[in-house]
Amino acid sequence: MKLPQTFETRMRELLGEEYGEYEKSLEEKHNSGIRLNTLKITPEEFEKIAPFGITRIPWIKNGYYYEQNEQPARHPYYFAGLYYIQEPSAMTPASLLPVTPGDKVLDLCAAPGGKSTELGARLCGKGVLVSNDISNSRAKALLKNIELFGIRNPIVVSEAPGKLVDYFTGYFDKILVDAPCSGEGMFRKSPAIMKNWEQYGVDYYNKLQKEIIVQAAKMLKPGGYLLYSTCTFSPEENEGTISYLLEQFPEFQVVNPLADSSVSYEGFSHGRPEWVKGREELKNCIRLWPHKIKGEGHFIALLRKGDSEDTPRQTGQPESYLGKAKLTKEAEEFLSELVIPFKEENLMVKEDRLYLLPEGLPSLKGLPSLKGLRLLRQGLLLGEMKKGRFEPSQALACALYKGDYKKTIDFPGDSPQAIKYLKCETVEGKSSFGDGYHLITADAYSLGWGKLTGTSIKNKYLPGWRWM
Ligand SMILES: C[S@@+](CC[C@H](N)C(=O)[O-])C[C@H]1O[C@@H](n2cnc3c(N)ncnc32)[C@H](O)[C@@H]1O
Repeated sequence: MKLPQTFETRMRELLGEEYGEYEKSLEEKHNSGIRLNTLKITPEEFEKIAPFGITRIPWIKNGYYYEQNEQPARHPYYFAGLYYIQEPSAMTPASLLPVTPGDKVLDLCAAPGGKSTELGARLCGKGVLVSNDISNSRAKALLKNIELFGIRNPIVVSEAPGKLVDYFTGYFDKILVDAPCSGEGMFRKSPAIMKNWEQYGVDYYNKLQKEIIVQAAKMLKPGGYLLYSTCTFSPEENEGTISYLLEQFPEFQVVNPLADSSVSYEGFSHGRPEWVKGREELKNCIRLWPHKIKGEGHFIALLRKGDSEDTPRQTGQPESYLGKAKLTKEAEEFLSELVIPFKEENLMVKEDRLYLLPEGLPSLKGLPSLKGLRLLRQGLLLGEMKKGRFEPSQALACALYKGDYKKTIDFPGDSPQAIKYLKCETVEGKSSFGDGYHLITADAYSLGWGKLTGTSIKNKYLPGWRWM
């Protein structure tokens, strides 16, 4: 592979004797993987039904390699949100942020959602996941992936990090910053990235990374964890950014993220403080190299915030988001059949759309509490109240996990009917519940809604998501 000359010279200097192995690895095939959605399926369950050949990724509990001739995006299980297609080393950052259900989590550079979907799955619907990306178009792809995964407690926003600080100072328990970077770890998978590298270079991204990480630091609670990651190798963008953060915020400490000994971390390398004349604690950072693991390469730093002077904002919750809006009779009937546990005071109506909000949102600027932010989604969209009827949303269908809803019409996962349904065509089906809305499932995993009349199912699958 022909590398940019300045990059090659630099890597030779940095890697010394190891450079030959690194260079050789670039001639090998890149690795492809899927990461399971643990909200919907366990690794043991998936291994029994996997429709293509998979092998476990040693350091990711719910991650698998698949062969490059497979097409995992062309199976109803993909449309059921059972897995996310992701480069194996890119699975590592979210797996090493110690998220527990109930946490308030921020993913600051989140699109298209490769890390947010895992963080959301680990929250198990409890707490809040705020997923942000400065690019509005990329944030739309992020929203789709969050909804497809069936995450019940999301806020999806598209803002500059500095603006979020006005709302969320000292608010989050855990923050992930998967920073924009020069992408040196992507050269093998997408050689076109080399052009971008030559055009912008390391310094452009490093400046951006420093700006972003400083804003992230302000939004973290004392005692909270911040995970910083990139898919590049340059010392400036990695240990360099972390050194900068440690200088600006002395209350931060770099900690060792590999506390979980049940997973094999063979092939992981430590951070290189000597490359930036930085502190010894930078050794706790992790470097993934394509010549040491079956993955493209990544950098990861986990930091803990100690005590600080920041005063967290008041994070009370308004009594009821419903305000003066009333639920229609049809919406009430539909909600009475839902198994999702929720409190009525967390329901919100906006322009006839009904949302279920995560608990514990900051109440800062009156109702709705996040007014002024470019929000793509606030909570789980349940459906729309139209004259005389309630239309459940695609997001709600995805957030109903196996066995969660009674009125279903199930097709075998590999059947033509499942694919016809996903192509938005009319399909035939039967139900003991009579006519009306049914959840259409593939091997009991939800795909979307259909309205049954006799034996004909009117297709309610979201047209923009259809199988092409
Ligand atoms: C490495 S990508 C994120 C990938 C994502 N975490 C995933 O796993 O799917 C970096 C993202 O940062 C976003 N970005 C660039 N500048 C930003 C900024 N100043 N604030 C927030 N996000 C930014 C880009 O739009 C891009 O989507």
